[in-house]
Amino acid sequence: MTVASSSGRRSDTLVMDASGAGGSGRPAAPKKMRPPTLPAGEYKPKQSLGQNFLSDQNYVMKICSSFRDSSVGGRSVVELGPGAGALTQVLHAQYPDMMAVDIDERSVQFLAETLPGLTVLQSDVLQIDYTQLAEARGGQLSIIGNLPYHITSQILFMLCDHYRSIARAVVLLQLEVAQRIVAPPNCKEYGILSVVFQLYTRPRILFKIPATVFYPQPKVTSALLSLDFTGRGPDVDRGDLKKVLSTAFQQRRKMLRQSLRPLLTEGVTLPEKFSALRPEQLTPQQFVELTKAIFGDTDPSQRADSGPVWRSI
Ligand SMILES: C[S@@+](CC[C@H](N)C(=O)[O-])C[C@H]1O[C@@H](n2cnc3c(N)ncnc32)[C@H](O)[C@@H]1O
Repeated sequence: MTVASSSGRRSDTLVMDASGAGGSGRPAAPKKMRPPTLPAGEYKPKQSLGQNFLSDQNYVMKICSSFRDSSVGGRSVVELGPGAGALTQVLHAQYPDMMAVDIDERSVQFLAETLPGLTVLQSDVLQIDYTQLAEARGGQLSIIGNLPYHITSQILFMLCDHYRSIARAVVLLQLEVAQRIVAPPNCKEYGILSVVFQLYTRPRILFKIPATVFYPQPKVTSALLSLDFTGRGPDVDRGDLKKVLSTAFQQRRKMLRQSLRPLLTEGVTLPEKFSALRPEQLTPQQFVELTKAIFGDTDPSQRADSGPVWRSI
C-alpha cells in the first residue's frame, strides 16, 4: 500500500455536463465542484484496469444521493476505485474522513493534488482485509464504488467473506450481473450469485445507467446496486454450501438427485422433496437446508467463519 503524494498537474475537462442534479434529497454539490475530469497528458484510461470513468455530473449526483452513511465524518466510508475522483469529490465534501483505494498510482497522485485531506491508498482492493480495515476505522464499513467490471463478482464475493464488517455496499456494475444478483428462483438469471447475495444481503437495483455517461463507453448497460448486509450469514458451513451450489449449478438442467450424486457419501440420501427439482427451483434458504441434509448440521462454533470462501467462486 502506498499513501498518496503530490505533484501539481493540471486537469482538462473530459465531458462538460456540470448542470448538477437539483432535486430534493440529494447531497449539496461542493462549492468548487468540477465536472468529471481526467488529468491532462498521460492519464489515459487503461482497459486492463476496467477504467470507464463517469463523465456526467447528473449521474454522479444521483449516485451519491443514493448512498448514506452516519459514521462521524464518514470514517466508515470506503470508495473502491475512485479513479479521477468523479464520485470522490462529491462524497468527500459530505464525508471528509472517508477513504479511497485505487490500484493505479496516477489516480492516487491526482486525488492527492485535487482533494487534499482525502485519505487515499494505492492498493489492490482484492488484497484488503476488510475486517481489519473496519476495526481500524471504528465500525462496519459503507462501501461505494464504480467497480472495475472484470473483477466485480470477486470484489462482491469478498465482501461476503467479511460480512460482519460491512454495513452496506452501493456499487455500479454491469446490469446483467445486477439482475443475476437480485433474481428470484425459477428464472434463467437465478444462480449462484442470487443465492449467495440473497443469503447475506438485501439486494436492490436502484436504477439503470446508460453506457453514454462513461468515458470510454463500455459495451454494456450498467446499474446501481444496493446491498444491505443483514449482519447474518447462512446458518451452515460456508465451504459445504459452496460445494453444493457449484455442483448443482454446474448442471443446472439436471435434477438434483443426479447432479448432486458425487457429494453423497454412503448412507446419505437427498430429502425426497428436493430430489426431483432443478437447482433454479430452490430458494436460497432451501439450499442451506439441503446442505445440512448432505453434510450434517455442523456446530456453529466449529465452523471456519473467517477467511476467503466465496471469493474464489
Ligand atoms: C470503472 S473505473 C471508476 C473510476 C471512477 N470511480 C469513476 O467513476 O469515474 C474503476 C477504477 O478501479 C480501479 N481499479 C481497477 N482494478 C483495481 C484493483 N484491483 N484494486 C483497486 N482499484 C482498481 C481503476 O484504476 C479505476 O480507477
